[in-house]
Amino acid sequence: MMDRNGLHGIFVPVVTPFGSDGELDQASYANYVMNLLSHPIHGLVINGTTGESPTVRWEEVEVLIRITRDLLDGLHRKIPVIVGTGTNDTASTVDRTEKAARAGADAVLVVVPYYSKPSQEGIFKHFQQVAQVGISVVVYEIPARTGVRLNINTAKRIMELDNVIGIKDSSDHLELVSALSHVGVSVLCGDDLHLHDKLSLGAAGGILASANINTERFIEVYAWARQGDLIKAKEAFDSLVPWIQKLFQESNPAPLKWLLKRQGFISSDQLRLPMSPISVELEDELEQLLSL
Ligand SMILES: O=C(O)C1=N[C@H](C(=O)O)C[C@H](O)C1
Repeated sequence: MMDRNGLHGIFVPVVTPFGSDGELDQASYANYVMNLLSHPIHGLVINGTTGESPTVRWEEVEVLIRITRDLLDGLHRKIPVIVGTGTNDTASTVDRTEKAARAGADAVLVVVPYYSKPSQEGIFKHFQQVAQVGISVVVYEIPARTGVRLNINTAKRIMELDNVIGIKDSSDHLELVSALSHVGVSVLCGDDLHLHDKLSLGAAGGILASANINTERFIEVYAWARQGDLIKAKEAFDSLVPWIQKLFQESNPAPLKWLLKRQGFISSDQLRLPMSPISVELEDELEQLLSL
């Protein structure tokens, strides 16, 4: 079980590699995660947005958890593994959360229920039921994808629930981090371009797709901010901005998968529909960035 103190630093949300047949590519996944673990990252997130959670089957998530656990055990490395279990159906989210706990997750990442547009009270009750499972819960606010926004008061109520240890804030505004980090809540930035802003306002770190690339530079940004040197943190962060912009120019994780394949970490940049490969224009722009 993780507690609030464990929820800090740079967490890398992993992609789910598929072969050209569209099936889970376990060998690529192991190779790619081994490389991530060569960096001093603070944690991993399986089956997040970057992991294409909408199209990954639960049995596949359990395979990813097992491979990740085996790699960590083999390296005698102890970093938290957070697993995405959120759906827009409370009962199925509770079921996945129970399964993730049994499969070896340290915490679960639970997205604000999307599509249905629940009331704030409905959102609160969703998290109340999930928190009763007993495993640590990280709330995931990403209004651009869910179509619903978590109000600050609702967020504060959810943060008071037993087992809720913090929030991943992928909103593109600063209100949530300002309101929550000042009352001792661990807020992880999930909106890569706002990393420096959110660290400056007290965020405890980030869950950042773009930290799959230039991983150590992201850790440097976090370390400077934690030491209170926001100028050094900004200098390091500025060098990451062109990468972040390109990685989000088309829907995450398509550009990231293309880059990971280009760098030899995974064997294919295959996505599952409706996600589709990046444009030829973006491929050229990424090649240019790689050549600098
Ligand atoms: O998978 C994640 O976790 C993240 N998802 C966000 C998104 O794809 O919109 C971005 C963030 O970097 C991490």
